[in-house]
Amino acid sequence: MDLINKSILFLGAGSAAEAIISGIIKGKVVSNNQLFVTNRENEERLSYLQERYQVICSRHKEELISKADIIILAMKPNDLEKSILPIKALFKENQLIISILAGKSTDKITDLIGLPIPVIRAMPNTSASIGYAATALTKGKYAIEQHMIQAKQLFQTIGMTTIVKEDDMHAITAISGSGPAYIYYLVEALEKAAIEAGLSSSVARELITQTVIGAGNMLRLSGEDPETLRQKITSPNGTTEAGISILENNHFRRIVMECVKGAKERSEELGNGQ
Ligand SMILES: NC(=O)C1=CN([C@@H]2O[C@H](COP(=O)(O)OP(=O)(O)OC[C@H]3O[C@@H](n4cnc5c(N)ncnc54)[C@H](OP(=O)(O)O)[C@@H]3O)[C@@H](O)[C@H]2O)C=CC1
Ligand SMILES: O=C(O)[C@@H]1CCC=N1
Repeated sequence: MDLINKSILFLGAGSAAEAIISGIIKGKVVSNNQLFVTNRENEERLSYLQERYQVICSRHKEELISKADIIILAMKPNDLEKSILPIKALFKENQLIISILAGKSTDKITDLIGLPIPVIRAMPNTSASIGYAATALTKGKYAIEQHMIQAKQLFQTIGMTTIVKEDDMHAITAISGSGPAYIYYLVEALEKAAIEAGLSSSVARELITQTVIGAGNMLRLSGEDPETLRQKITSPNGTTEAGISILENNHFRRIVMECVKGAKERSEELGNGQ
């Protein structure tokens, strides 16, 4: 079961779909004319995606679904039912459904479609657009190993993949699905602080971006854990110690724990249709 010659349909054309489409095209495993995209009503968005990525965009769901080997669900979790119910009769058991929706279980999707159709649940992130996604994958009850191999192949074109238990998906959504946003939020705060400390925004942006890239690569390539890496920077009575003591006094770790807990709970709520 190779991806070559497989037609892949995106039901949903928002930022997550675009990040994945962009990454898949750069990965060159699947060609543009194997990628179909549709959405609810936003024609302008489809025209943009068609022009930018040369993918096939259309509002004719019936035709697109009948041609698709793999259908990627990429609408908001709370739009799942409204999206699927009117078109459920179009799905076939030999198609593979891949859902990237936060919170929604594979059982929920199978039940909605009402067929013993294979479903793989994936949680990627927007770094997919440059081939740096971290994607967790889990299979539903009708998916077999071959479906997982296919999903893995697809998501490996946009970054790294890992296979997990479905129970872990809420936590993963809170960590690596939402994770890039936490990093960007930190960078926004660092930039603001840099400007307040007298740097120009361009110098601040350049230095902070490289600092984040450097730290990420150190985590991956140095073989050392984050605590050791941090300690190597923290000279006794130096600047880092002064900065980190303020993070500690303001309960930075506790705030991060609460952030992840809040995101995980929201994923659970979305799963329950809240
Ligand atoms: N953004 C992210 O970083 C990540 C998001 N996800 C998941 O991806 C999903 C999409 O998120 P995101 O891209 O941010 O959301 P967006 O709001 O950007 O996009 C949602 C898309 O779904 C479309 N849609 C709505 N109803 C239907 C329908 N009935 N049929 C087909 N398409 C429909 C919308 O179309 P229209 O504009 O016409 O209404 C829109 O294109 C979510 O479930 C989210 O949990 C997962 C990982 C990361
Ligand atoms: O914010 C969200 O709900 C989605 C899921 C993971 C990232 N974005």
